[in-house]
Formats: sequence, structure tokens, C-alpha cells
Amino acid sequence: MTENTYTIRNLKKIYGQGETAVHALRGVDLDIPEGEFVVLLGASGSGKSTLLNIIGGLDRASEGTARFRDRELTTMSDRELTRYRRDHVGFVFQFYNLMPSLTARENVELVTEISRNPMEPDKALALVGLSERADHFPSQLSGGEQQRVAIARAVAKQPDVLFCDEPTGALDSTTGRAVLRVLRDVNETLGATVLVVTHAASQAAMADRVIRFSDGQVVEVRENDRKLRPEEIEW
Ligand SMILES: Nc1ncnc2c1ncn2[C@@H]1O[C@H](COP(=O)(O)OP(=O)(O)OP(=O)(O)O)[C@@H](O)[C@H]1O
Repeated sequence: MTENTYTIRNLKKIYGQGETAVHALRGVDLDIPEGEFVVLLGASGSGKSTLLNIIGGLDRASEGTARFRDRELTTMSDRELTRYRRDHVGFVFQFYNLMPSLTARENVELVTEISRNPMEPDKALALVGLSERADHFPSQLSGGEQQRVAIARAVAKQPDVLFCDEPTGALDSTTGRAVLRVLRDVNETLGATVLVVTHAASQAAMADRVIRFSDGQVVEVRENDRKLRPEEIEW
């Protein structure tokens, strides 16, 4: 039997209370198997980021359970959640969040210096095809290159899970494809489970599993028999 990275049951998230309460997740049930490349689709406001934030240990659920392997996240203390994030999870966001005053290598070192089992920063930069740019500052790099530094930073700690919220949202499709290729390589060579939130529905063709959200609920889970390569995807 395949193990799950995440086992999620009746997960609910309510922001605020009373008349202004927002039901961002309305009872989500999901199994995310180890090592899969998963794409989350759904309209703006359907709850994708909220789910990512909860299972990434950045936010807390209002109700329900979310297990990472054999550990329950919803009952962890803040300290345990911080350790979980540090040891197991990498994040990539739409706007790269790099430190402008640090070079590409130094941005990666920020993470490797506090990680339990990091790879060499230069190896992480090589993995995303940026060995030649290690001494450049973010302002000297293109958007796609900056995003690849952000991916190198996230994977340098050798996370079990890589969360990507709109990683290609700010990029043209050629550059975006290069970024998707890197994410696929991370999934295949490091074996990390990769979860990508995207508005570009065509990117779902490169996933093992496609999860569609609507109004705080999962309305479809689809497994692809055949995955497309990033080069074959148009958006
Ligand atoms: N901190 C917050 N306080 C109050 N409401 C919030 C908060 N964060 C999110 N929401 C609401 O929760 C709902 C789900 O938001 P979420 O960001 O998860 O959606 P999403 O599917 O990721 O959207 P997008 O594709 O636009 O990023 C939305 O109605 C949003 O307005």
C-alpha cells in the first residue's frame, strides 16, 4: 500500500466570526500519497491557499484532522509546528521573496545554515540550472531566474514536501515552463511530494493527481494515466 504524505479529514477553516465569518474550508477530505506531483485548481477564493497554509504548518484549522505521515498537525504546539516546517517543508511563492541585498548563493545559505540535513547551496543552484549566477544579486536576475533561486532555497533543505503557490503566476509561459521543469526534477530526483496551486488549468496535465476546489470543498480528484512533460504544456 502506498503511504500518504497527508491524510486530511473533515478539515474546516473559518476566518472571523458571526455575520462576517468566512468559511474558507468546509470539510475537506483528501489523501495525498508519498512522492506525487499534485496540482490544486479552483477559482479565486475557493480555499486552495488556506489548505496549503494549514498543511504547511503556517495556519491552524478550525476543525477536523490533518496528518503528515503518522503525525497529527492540528494538535501540535506552535513550537512543534515550527519544527515541522523547518525539518520537512519547503515553500515557493508567486513573488519570490528573496533578500535583495544577498546574492543567489547567500539567499540559499539563509536556509541551509538552519537546516538539519541540507545540501550544499551550490548543488541546489546547480539543480535549478543557475550555477553561473550564484554570485548575482536578485536585481541582476530575470523573473524566472529569481523564481529558480527561490526554488533552490526551498529544496536546499531537502524537504519531504514542496509547496508552491502560483509559482509561475508572474512569469511568461516560456520562463514558466523552465520553472515547471525544475519542479518536476525536484519531484523525480529528490522524491519530494510537490503540491502546486495554479490558475493555469493546463498545468494539471503534468500532475499525478489533480484536485479541484470550489467554495471551500474538493469537488474533483483526478489521477492522470499519462503525464505531459512541461515542454508539452501551453498556457
Ligand atoms: N486571513 C483571512 N481572513 C479572512 N478571510 C480570509 C483570510 N484568508 C483567506 N480568507 C478568505 O478565505 C477564502 C479562501 O481564500 P484562499 O486564499 O484560500 O483562496 P484561494 O483559492 O487560494 O484563492 P486565490 O486563488 O485567489 O489565491 C476567501 O474567501 C478569502 O477571502
